[in-house]
Amino acid sequence: MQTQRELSSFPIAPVHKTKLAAAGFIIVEDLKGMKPSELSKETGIGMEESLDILKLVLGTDGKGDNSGHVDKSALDILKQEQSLPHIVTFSEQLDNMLGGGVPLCKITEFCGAPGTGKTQICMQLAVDAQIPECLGGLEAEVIYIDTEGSFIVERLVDIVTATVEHCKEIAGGDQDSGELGDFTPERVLSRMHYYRCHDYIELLATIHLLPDFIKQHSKVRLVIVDSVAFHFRHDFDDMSLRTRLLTSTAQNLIKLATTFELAVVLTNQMTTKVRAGESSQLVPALGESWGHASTIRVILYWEGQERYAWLYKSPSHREARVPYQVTMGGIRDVVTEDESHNDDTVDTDKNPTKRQRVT
Ligand SMILES: Nc1ncnc2c1ncn2[C@@H]1O[C@H](COP(=O)(O)OP(=O)(O)OP(=O)(O)O)[C@@H](O)[C@H]1O
Repeated sequence: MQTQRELSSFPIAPVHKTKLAAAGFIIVEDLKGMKPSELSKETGIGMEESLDILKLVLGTDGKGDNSGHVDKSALDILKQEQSLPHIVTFSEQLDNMLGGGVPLCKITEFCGAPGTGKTQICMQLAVDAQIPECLGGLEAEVIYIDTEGSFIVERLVDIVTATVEHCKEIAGGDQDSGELGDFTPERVLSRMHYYRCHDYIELLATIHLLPDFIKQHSKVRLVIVDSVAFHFRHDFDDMSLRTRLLTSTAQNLIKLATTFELAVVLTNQMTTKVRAGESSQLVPALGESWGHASTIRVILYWEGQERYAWLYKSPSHREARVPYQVTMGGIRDVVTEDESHNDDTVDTDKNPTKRQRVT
Protein backbone atom coordinates (compact mmCIF):
# COMPACT_ATOMS: atom_id res chain seq x y z
CA MET A 1 0.00 0.00 0.00
CA GLN A 2 1.33 3.44 -0.93
CA THR A 3 0.78 5.23 2.33
CA GLN A 4 1.78 8.65 0.95
CA ARG A 5 -0.63 8.50 -2.02
CA GLU A 6 -3.00 11.44 -2.06
CA LEU A 7 -6.67 10.65 -1.49
CA SER A 8 -7.57 13.04 -4.29
CA SER A 9 -6.06 10.53 -6.74
CA PHE A 10 -8.65 7.87 -5.81
CA PRO A 11 -11.99 7.52 -7.64
CA ILE A 12 -13.90 9.01 -4.70
CA ALA A 13 -16.96 11.22 -5.24
CA PRO A 14 -15.86 14.90 -5.38
CA VAL A 15 -18.23 15.83 -2.55
CA HIS A 16 -16.58 13.23 -0.33
CA LYS A 17 -13.07 14.31 -1.40
CA THR A 18 -13.96 17.82 -0.25
CA LYS A 19 -15.24 16.56 3.09
CA LEU A 20 -12.16 14.38 3.59
CA ALA A 21 -9.82 17.25 2.85
CA ALA A 22 -11.80 19.63 5.07
CA ALA A 23 -11.46 17.16 7.96
CA GLY A 24 -7.70 16.85 7.36
CA PHE A 25 -7.59 13.51 5.55
CA ILE A 26 -5.12 14.10 2.71
CA ILE A 27 -3.09 10.92 2.18
CA VAL A 28 -3.67 7.17 2.63
CA GLU A 29 -1.71 7.19 5.88
CA ASP A 30 -4.31 9.52 7.41
CA LEU A 31 -7.02 6.85 7.06
CA LYS A 32 -5.03 3.96 8.53
CA GLY A 33 -6.67 2.46 11.60
CA MET A 34 -9.87 4.45 11.10
CA LYS A 35 -13.19 2.73 11.66
CA PRO A 36 -16.11 3.58 9.34
CA SER A 37 -17.99 5.12 12.27
CA GLU A 38 -15.02 7.32 13.21
CA LEU A 39 -14.53 8.47 9.64
CA SER A 40 -18.24 9.15 9.30
CA LYS A 41 -18.25 11.16 12.52
CA GLU A 42 -15.19 13.21 11.66
CA THR A 43 -16.11 13.99 8.07
CA GLY A 44 -19.91 13.97 8.06
CA ILE A 45 -19.82 11.36 5.28
CA GLY A 46 -22.47 8.63 5.69
CA MET A 47 -21.52 5.35 7.36
CA GLU A 48 -21.86 3.23 4.22
CA GLU A 49 -19.87 5.68 2.09
CA SER A 50 -17.17 5.82 4.79
CA LEU A 51 -16.97 2.04 4.70
CA ASP A 52 -16.68 2.15 0.89
CA ILE A 53 -13.92 4.76 1.06
CA LEU A 54 -11.94 2.71 3.57
CA LYS A 55 -12.36 -0.40 1.46
CA LEU A 56 -11.24 1.46 -1.65
CA VAL A 57 -8.27 3.19 -0.09
CA LEU A 58 -7.04 0.57 2.37
CA GLY A 59 -8.44 -2.48 0.64
CA THR A 60 -10.33 -3.49 3.79
CA ASP A 61 -12.89 -2.06 6.17
CA GLY A 62 -10.20 0.13 7.59
CA LYS A 63 -9.10 -2.28 10.23
CA GLY A 64 -5.85 -3.28 8.54
CA ASP A 65 -4.07 -3.95 5.29
CA ASN A 66 -5.49 -6.04 2.48
CA SER A 67 -3.26 -9.05 2.91
CA GLY A 68 -5.99 -11.00 4.66
CA HIS A 69 -3.62 -11.90 7.49
CA VAL A 70 -4.13 -11.29 11.17
CA ASP A 71 -3.07 -7.71 11.68
CA LYS A 72 -3.82 -6.96 15.30
CA SER A 73 -2.09 -7.79 18.50
CA ALA A 74 -4.00 -8.88 21.59
CA LEU A 75 -3.13 -5.46 22.99
CA ASP A 76 -4.85 -3.77 20.03
CA ILE A 77 -7.94 -5.84 20.66
CA LEU A 78 -7.83 -5.05 24.39
CA LYS A 79 -7.57 -1.33 23.67
CA GLN A 80 -10.39 -1.55 21.17
CA GLU A 81 -12.61 -3.36 23.68
CA GLN A 82 -11.77 -0.88 26.43
CA SER A 83 -12.54 2.07 24.20
CA LEU A 84 -16.00 0.75 23.37
CA PRO A 85 -18.61 2.88 25.07
CA HIS A 86 -21.45 1.45 27.13
CA ILE A 87 -25.04 2.51 27.61
CA VAL A 88 -25.76 2.99 31.29
CA THR A 89 -28.86 1.57 32.95
CA PHE A 90 -29.10 4.16 35.76
CA SER A 91 -28.52 1.36 38.24
CA GLU A 92 -24.88 1.64 39.24
CA GLN A 93 -24.79 -1.91 40.54
CA LEU A 94 -26.25 -3.29 37.35
CA ASP A 95 -23.79 -1.23 35.29
CA ASN A 96 -20.84 -2.43 37.36
CA MET A 97 -21.97 -6.03 36.96
CA LEU A 98 -22.03 -5.52 33.17
CA GLY A 99 -18.66 -3.75 33.12
CA GLY A 100 -20.04 -0.23 32.71
CA GLY A 101 -23.46 -0.84 31.21
CA VAL A 102 -24.73 -2.44 28.03
CA PRO A 103 -21.81 -2.61 25.57
CA LEU A 104 -21.84 -1.56 21.92
CA CYS A 105 -20.99 -4.17 19.24
CA LYS A 106 -22.60 -6.94 21.27
CA ILE A 107 -25.96 -8.57 21.85
CA THR A 108 -27.25 -8.32 25.40
CA GLU A 109 -30.31 -10.35 26.29
CA PHE A 110 -32.54 -9.69 29.31
CA CYS A 111 -34.64 -12.74 30.19
CA GLY A 112 -37.35 -12.83 32.80
CA ALA A 113 -40.85 -13.84 33.79
CA PRO A 114 -43.72 -11.37 33.14
CA GLY A 115 -43.44 -8.25 35.26
CA THR A 116 -39.78 -8.59 36.19
CA GLY A 117 -38.97 -5.35 34.39
CA LYS A 118 -37.65 -6.28 30.93
CA THR A 119 -39.61 -3.56 29.15
CA GLN A 120 -38.69 -1.04 31.84
CA ILE A 121 -34.99 -1.75 31.28
CA CYS A 122 -35.44 -1.44 27.51
CA MET A 123 -37.16 1.93 27.89
CA GLN A 124 -34.51 3.15 30.32
CA LEU A 125 -31.73 2.16 27.91
CA ALA A 126 -33.57 3.77 25.00
CA VAL A 127 -33.52 7.05 26.91
CA ASP A 128 -30.01 6.70 28.36
CA ALA A 129 -28.50 6.06 24.92
CA GLN A 130 -29.50 9.63 24.10
CA ILE A 131 -27.69 11.33 26.99
CA PRO A 132 -25.69 14.24 25.52
CA GLU A 133 -22.03 13.77 24.74
CA CYS A 134 -21.14 16.65 27.06
CA LEU A 135 -22.33 14.45 29.94
CA GLY A 136 -20.40 11.44 28.68
CA GLY A 137 -23.38 9.94 26.83
CA LEU A 138 -23.68 8.73 23.27
CA GLU A 139 -26.29 11.25 22.08
CA ALA A 140 -27.57 8.43 19.92
CA GLU A 141 -30.76 7.59 18.11
CA VAL A 142 -32.55 4.39 19.03
CA ILE A 143 -34.57 1.75 17.22
CA TYR A 144 -37.25 0.11 19.33
CA ILE A 145 -38.94 -3.01 17.94
CA ASP A 146 -42.00 -3.98 19.92
CA THR A 147 -43.45 -7.44 19.26
CA GLU A 148 -45.76 -7.68 22.27
CA GLY A 149 -47.46 -4.30 22.28
CA SER A 150 -45.94 -3.62 25.72
CA PHE A 151 -44.51 -0.23 24.71
CA ILE A 152 -46.60 2.13 26.82
CA VAL A 153 -45.71 5.62 25.71
CA GLU A 154 -47.01 7.32 28.88
CA ARG A 155 -44.66 5.12 30.89
CA LEU A 156 -41.82 6.07 28.57
CA VAL A 157 -42.62 9.76 29.08
CA ASP A 158 -42.21 9.28 32.88
CA ILE A 159 -38.76 7.79 32.33
CA VAL A 160 -37.76 10.41 29.76
CA THR A 161 -38.88 13.27 32.02
CA ALA A 162 -36.98 11.91 35.02
CA THR A 163 -33.85 11.30 32.94
CA VAL A 164 -33.87 14.76 31.37
CA GLU A 165 -34.35 16.36 34.80
CA HIS A 166 -31.55 14.23 36.24
CA CYS A 167 -29.15 15.25 33.45
CA LYS A 168 -30.02 18.90 33.90
CA GLU A 169 -29.32 18.62 37.62
CA ILE A 170 -25.93 17.08 36.88
CA ALA A 171 -25.20 19.84 34.39
CA GLY A 172 -25.85 22.41 37.10
CA GLY A 173 -29.51 23.18 36.66
CA ASP A 174 -28.95 25.63 33.82
CA GLN A 175 -31.63 24.27 31.55
CA ASP A 176 -30.83 26.38 28.54
CA SER A 177 -27.09 26.03 28.68
CA GLY A 178 -25.16 24.81 25.64
CA GLU A 179 -25.90 21.46 24.06
CA LEU A 180 -28.02 20.34 26.98
CA GLY A 181 -30.65 22.84 25.86
CA ASP A 182 -31.46 20.33 23.08
CA PHE A 183 -31.94 17.46 25.50
CA THR A 184 -35.66 17.86 25.96
CA PRO A 185 -38.31 15.16 26.39
CA GLU A 186 -39.69 15.99 22.91
CA ARG A 187 -36.28 15.55 21.30
CA VAL A 188 -35.64 12.27 23.12
CA LEU A 189 -39.00 10.88 21.98
CA SER A 190 -38.45 12.06 18.41
CA ARG A 191 -35.11 10.26 18.18
CA MET A 192 -36.63 6.92 19.13
CA HIS A 193 -37.73 5.03 16.00
CA TYR A 194 -40.54 2.67 16.91
CA TYR A 195 -41.63 -0.44 14.98
CA ARG A 196 -44.57 -2.59 15.99
CA CYS A 197 -44.26 -6.14 14.61
CA HIS A 198 -47.43 -8.20 14.74
CA ASP A 199 -45.97 -11.53 13.62
CA TYR A 200 -42.62 -13.16 13.01
CA ILE A 201 -42.64 -12.26 9.32
CA GLU A 202 -42.93 -8.57 10.16
CA LEU A 203 -40.17 -8.99 12.73
CA LEU A 204 -37.80 -10.71 10.27
CA ALA A 205 -38.59 -8.15 7.57
CA THR A 206 -37.92 -5.28 9.96
CA ILE A 207 -34.58 -6.74 11.06
CA HIS A 208 -33.71 -7.34 7.41
CA LEU A 209 -34.36 -3.69 6.54
CA LEU A 210 -32.51 -2.23 9.52
CA PRO A 211 -29.10 -1.87 7.78
CA ASP A 212 -30.64 0.44 5.15
CA PHE A 213 -32.40 2.47 7.81
CA ILE A 214 -29.25 2.79 9.91
CA LYS A 215 -27.25 3.92 6.88
CA GLN A 216 -29.69 6.82 6.67
CA HIS A 217 -29.54 7.41 10.44
CA SER A 218 -25.88 7.06 11.32
CA LYS A 219 -26.47 8.15 14.94
CA VAL A 220 -28.31 4.93 15.80
CA ARG A 221 -26.35 3.17 18.56
CA LEU A 222 -29.03 0.97 20.09
CA VAL A 223 -31.45 -1.54 18.61
CA ILE A 224 -33.99 -3.06 21.00
CA VAL A 225 -36.22 -6.05 20.29
CA ASP A 226 -38.84 -6.50 23.04
CA SER A 227 -39.31 -9.43 22.92
CA VAL A 228 -37.52 -11.64 20.46
CA ALA A 229 -39.36 -14.69 21.76
CA PHE A 230 -42.99 -13.65 21.50
CA HIS A 231 -43.79 -14.59 17.89
CA PHE A 232 -41.37 -17.49 17.74
CA ARG A 233 -43.06 -19.09 20.72
CA HIS A 234 -46.59 -18.69 19.46
CA ASP A 235 -46.59 -18.87 15.66
CA PHE A 236 -44.61 -22.04 15.13
CA ASP A 237 -45.34 -25.70 14.55
CA ASP A 238 -42.29 -26.44 12.41
CA MET A 239 -39.46 -26.43 14.93
CA SER A 240 -36.64 -26.93 12.42
CA LEU A 241 -37.86 -23.89 10.46
CA ARG A 242 -37.95 -21.98 13.73
CA THR A 243 -34.38 -22.97 14.54
CA ARG A 244 -33.17 -21.93 11.07
CA LEU A 245 -34.94 -18.57 11.28
CA LEU A 246 -33.64 -17.93 14.77
CA THR A 247 -30.09 -18.77 13.69
CA SER A 248 -30.22 -16.36 10.76
CA THR A 249 -31.85 -13.70 12.97
CA ALA A 250 -29.01 -14.04 15.46
CA GLN A 251 -26.46 -13.75 12.64
CA ASN A 252 -28.17 -10.65 11.24
CA LEU A 253 -28.27 -9.01 14.64
CA ILE A 254 -24.62 -9.65 15.50
CA LYS A 255 -23.61 -8.40 12.05
CA LEU A 256 -25.65 -5.27 12.67
CA ALA A 257 -24.01 -4.78 16.07
CA THR A 258 -20.47 -5.09 14.74
CA THR A 259 -20.90 -3.32 11.37
CA PHE A 260 -22.58 -0.26 12.81
CA GLU A 261 -20.94 -0.39 16.25
CA LEU A 262 -24.21 -0.40 18.10
CA ALA A 263 -25.69 -2.29 21.03
CA VAL A 264 -28.40 -4.85 20.38
CA VAL A 265 -30.66 -5.44 23.36
CA LEU A 266 -33.13 -8.30 23.27
CA THR A 267 -35.65 -9.47 25.79
CA ASN A 268 -36.67 -13.07 26.16
CA GLN A 269 -39.34 -14.85 28.12
CA MET A 270 -38.90 -17.73 30.51
CA THR A 271 -40.27 -21.20 30.06
CA THR A 272 -40.53 -24.28 32.24
CA LYS A 273 -38.13 -27.08 31.52
CA VAL A 274 -38.92 -30.51 32.88
CA ARG A 275 -36.18 -33.15 33.00
CA ALA A 276 -37.00 -36.77 33.79
CA GLY A 277 -36.45 -37.44 37.47
CA GLU A 278 -35.72 -33.78 38.27
CA SER A 279 -37.89 -30.92 39.44
CA SER A 280 -38.98 -28.43 36.79
CA GLN A 281 -36.91 -25.32 36.21
CA LEU A 282 -37.55 -21.88 34.73
CA VAL A 283 -35.16 -21.31 31.82
CA PRO A 284 -34.95 -18.71 29.02
CA ALA A 285 -37.26 -19.54 26.09
CA LEU A 286 -36.28 -20.44 22.50
CA GLY A 287 -34.11 -23.42 23.36
CA GLU A 288 -30.45 -24.11 23.93
CA SER A 289 -29.11 -23.16 20.50
CA TRP A 290 -30.60 -19.66 20.88
CA GLY A 291 -28.61 -19.46 24.13
CA HIS A 292 -25.50 -18.95 21.97
CA ALA A 293 -27.03 -16.00 20.08
CA SER A 294 -26.42 -13.36 22.70
CA THR A 295 -22.98 -12.39 23.96
CA ILE A 296 -24.34 -11.40 27.35
CA ARG A 297 -27.35 -12.87 29.07
CA VAL A 298 -28.99 -11.41 32.16
CA ILE A 299 -31.84 -13.14 33.97
CA LEU A 300 -34.27 -10.94 35.89
CA TYR A 301 -36.15 -12.52 38.77
CA TRP A 302 -37.91 -11.84 42.02
CA GLU A 303 -36.47 -12.84 45.37
CA GLY A 304 -39.05 -12.11 48.02
CA GLN A 305 -40.11 -8.56 47.29
CA GLU A 306 -36.88 -7.52 45.63
CA ARG A 307 -35.99 -7.60 41.96
CA TYR A 308 -32.63 -9.13 41.04
CA ALA A 309 -30.55 -9.16 37.87
CA TRP A 310 -28.34 -12.21 37.46
CA LEU A 311 -25.44 -12.05 35.02
CA TYR A 312 -25.82 -15.57 33.69
CA LYS A 313 -23.55 -15.44 30.66
CA SER A 314 -20.70 -13.07 29.86
CA PRO A 315 -17.45 -13.58 27.97
CA SER A 316 -15.56 -11.21 30.25
CA HIS A 317 -17.29 -10.79 33.60
CA ARG A 318 -17.93 -13.23 36.38
CA GLU A 319 -21.39 -14.47 37.22
CA ALA A 320 -23.04 -12.06 39.68
CA ARG A 321 -26.41 -11.01 41.03
CA VAL A 322 -27.47 -7.50 42.00
CA PRO A 323 -30.76 -6.06 43.25
CA TYR A 324 -32.45 -3.28 41.32
CA GLN A 325 -35.76 -1.49 41.48
CA VAL A 326 -38.27 -0.05 39.07
CA THR A 327 -39.29 3.43 40.14
CA MET A 328 -41.53 5.98 38.54
CA GLY A 329 -38.37 7.52 37.00
CA GLY A 330 -37.09 4.18 35.69
CA ILE A 331 -34.43 1.67 36.72
CA ARG A 332 -32.48 2.50 39.87
CA ASP A 333 -30.30 0.90 42.54
CA VAL A 334 -32.05 -0.41 45.59
CA VAL A 335 -31.74 2.24 48.28
CA THR A 336 -31.06 1.29 51.87
CA GLU A 337 -33.16 2.55 54.77
CA ASP A 338 -30.64 5.31 55.50
CA GLU A 339 -30.58 6.58 51.94
CA SER A 340 -34.28 6.29 51.27
CA HIS A 341 -35.48 9.27 53.33
CA ASN A 342 -33.88 11.54 50.74
CA ASP A 343 -35.27 9.70 47.77
CA ASP A 344 -38.81 10.15 46.51
CA THR A 345 -38.43 7.37 43.93
CA VAL A 346 -38.63 4.36 46.22
CA ASP A 347 -40.00 1.19 44.64
CA THR A 348 -43.52 1.19 45.94
CA ASP A 349 -44.42 -1.85 43.91
CA LYS A 350 -44.39 -4.84 46.17
CA ASN A 351 -46.69 -6.81 43.97
CA PRO A 352 -44.76 -8.29 41.06
CA THR A 353 -47.81 -8.68 38.88
CA LYS A 354 -49.35 -5.26 39.34
CA ARG A 355 -48.37 -2.29 37.21
CA GLN A 356 -48.42 0.52 39.71
CA ARG A 357 -48.13 4.15 38.77
CA VAL A 358 -46.80 6.70 41.21
CA THR A 359 -48.36 10.07 40.71
N1 LIG B 1 -44.49 4.09 37.33
C1 LIG B 1 -44.02 2.96 37.85
N2 LIG B 1 -43.45 2.97 39.07
C2 LIG B 1 -42.97 1.84 39.62
N3 LIG B 1 -43.01 0.64 39.01
C3 LIG B 1 -43.57 0.57 37.81
C4 LIG B 1 -44.08 1.72 37.14
N4 LIG B 1 -44.55 1.32 35.94
C5 LIG B 1 -44.34 -0.01 35.85
N5 LIG B 1 -43.77 -0.46 36.97
C6 LIG B 1 -43.44 -1.84 37.30
O1 LIG B 1 -42.74 -2.48 36.26
C7 LIG B 1 -43.12 -3.84 36.20
C8 LIG B 1 -43.48 -4.21 34.78
O2 LIG B 1 -42.32 -4.25 34.12
P1 LIG B 1 -42.23 -4.68 32.60
O3 LIG B 1 -43.43 -4.28 31.85
O4 LIG B 1 -40.91 -4.20 32.17
O5 LIG B 1 -42.21 -6.24 32.75
P2 LIG B 1 -41.77 -7.28 31.67
O6 LIG B 1 -40.70 -8.08 32.31
O7 LIG B 1 -41.47 -6.62 30.39
O8 LIG B 1 -43.09 -8.12 31.59
P3 LIG B 1 -43.86 -8.73 30.34
O9 LIG B 1 -43.07 -9.93 29.95
O10 LIG B 1 -45.20 -9.03 30.88
O11 LIG B 1 -43.87 -7.65 29.28
C9 LIG B 1 -44.31 -4.06 37.09
O12 LIG B 1 -43.89 -4.75 38.24
C10 LIG B 1 -44.74 -2.64 37.43
O13 LIG B 1 -45.25 -2.55 38.70
